[in-house]
Amino acid sequence: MSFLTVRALSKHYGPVAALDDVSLDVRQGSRTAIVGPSGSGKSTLLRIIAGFEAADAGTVELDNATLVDGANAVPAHLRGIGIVSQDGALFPHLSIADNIAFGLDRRSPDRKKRIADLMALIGLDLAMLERRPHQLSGGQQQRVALARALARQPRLMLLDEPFSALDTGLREQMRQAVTQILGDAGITAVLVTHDQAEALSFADQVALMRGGRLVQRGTPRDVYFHPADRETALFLGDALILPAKLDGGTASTPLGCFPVAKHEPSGMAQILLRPEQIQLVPPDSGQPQLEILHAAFSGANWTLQLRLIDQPNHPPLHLRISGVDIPSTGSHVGLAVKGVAHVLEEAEMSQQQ
Ligand SMILES: Nc1ncnc2c1ncn2[C@@H]1O[C@H](COP(=O)(O)OP(=O)(O)OP(=O)(O)O)[C@@H](O)[C@H]1O
Repeated sequence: MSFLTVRALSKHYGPVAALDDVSLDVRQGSRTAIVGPSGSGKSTLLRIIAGFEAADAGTVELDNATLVDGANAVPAHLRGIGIVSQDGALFPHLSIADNIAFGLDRRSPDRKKRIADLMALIGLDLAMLERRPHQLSGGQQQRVALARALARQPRLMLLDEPFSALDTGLREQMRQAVTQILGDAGITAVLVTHDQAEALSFADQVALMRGGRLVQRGTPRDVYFHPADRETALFLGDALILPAKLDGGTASTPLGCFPVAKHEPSGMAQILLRPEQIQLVPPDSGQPQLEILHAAFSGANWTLQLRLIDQPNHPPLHLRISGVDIPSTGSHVGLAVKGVAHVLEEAEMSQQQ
């Protein structure tokens, strides 16, 4: 059953449709990531749910109570919703203790204990309580922002790119910590991010936005391996997209024959392969041969530029794969595929990446 229910939400800024008929269901205790390119409407959706922005039309319900019905809206401070933004937005003139306590009742006898409990929850030393925000690192400040939002015991936590100002290592660490904290507290969370890896690893539901519309939602595996269209596929990660002739569960492509789901109808289509499905194999495997034109090393991955040997007019292919033993430039290789290739809906016959 849906805990947060968004129905037919629309919002225009002059001629710009920031949100166009967006509907979304979020289960209680779950984590949803709203992902999409810049300007796709993610923050507008979050701000309307939070109560910082008015909708033109549509409804938002939380736990069966109506928060938004067209232009009628419950004020933000009465919604029981916590929000953590990109910069944490801590009060610079207040100590860490006072920042966290901002959401607590001043007269509450267990105020000190609540602050200490929240500090323990976010993994910060009590010695930091008297510091000001600028005396903490970026990651520590984000933890305090989370504690301040948790202090109000929100029914729903909205996270608006909360990790984007942090560097890669810390970002991963914070994401895991926040996921754990929210999970332990059983708080329903909605994260807005333009980082697809963050969305896929944080959420149990991913909602993909483009041009003010919600174009797909599903589990991380669903949206990644079965994207609704080419744009979604490429937004969510690297992909090799190839023209194919489908017949009886096999796709014949310029790179060879690969399996697709048996129920796929015969005919011309485009298929999608994720890099993790692709293996370089020795060139005598019966598949078309490729020549490695260039191999660029970038740590965990290699980006290969490949040429189809018996199709000189075919544009070069780009493939990012991991591995320690990449054949050298000039070598000939074949491709093998693990699992099935995904068939994209569009019939358009353009080529790769
Ligand atoms: N206050 C505003 N006035 C006018 N236009 C706005 C306003 N807020 C947002 N927009 C426009 O609405 C569209 C959606 O913006 P929004 O901030 O929701 O996108 P976003 O997906 O969150 O982008 P980003 O990832 O860059 O933050 C954009 O075209 C943006 O320019």
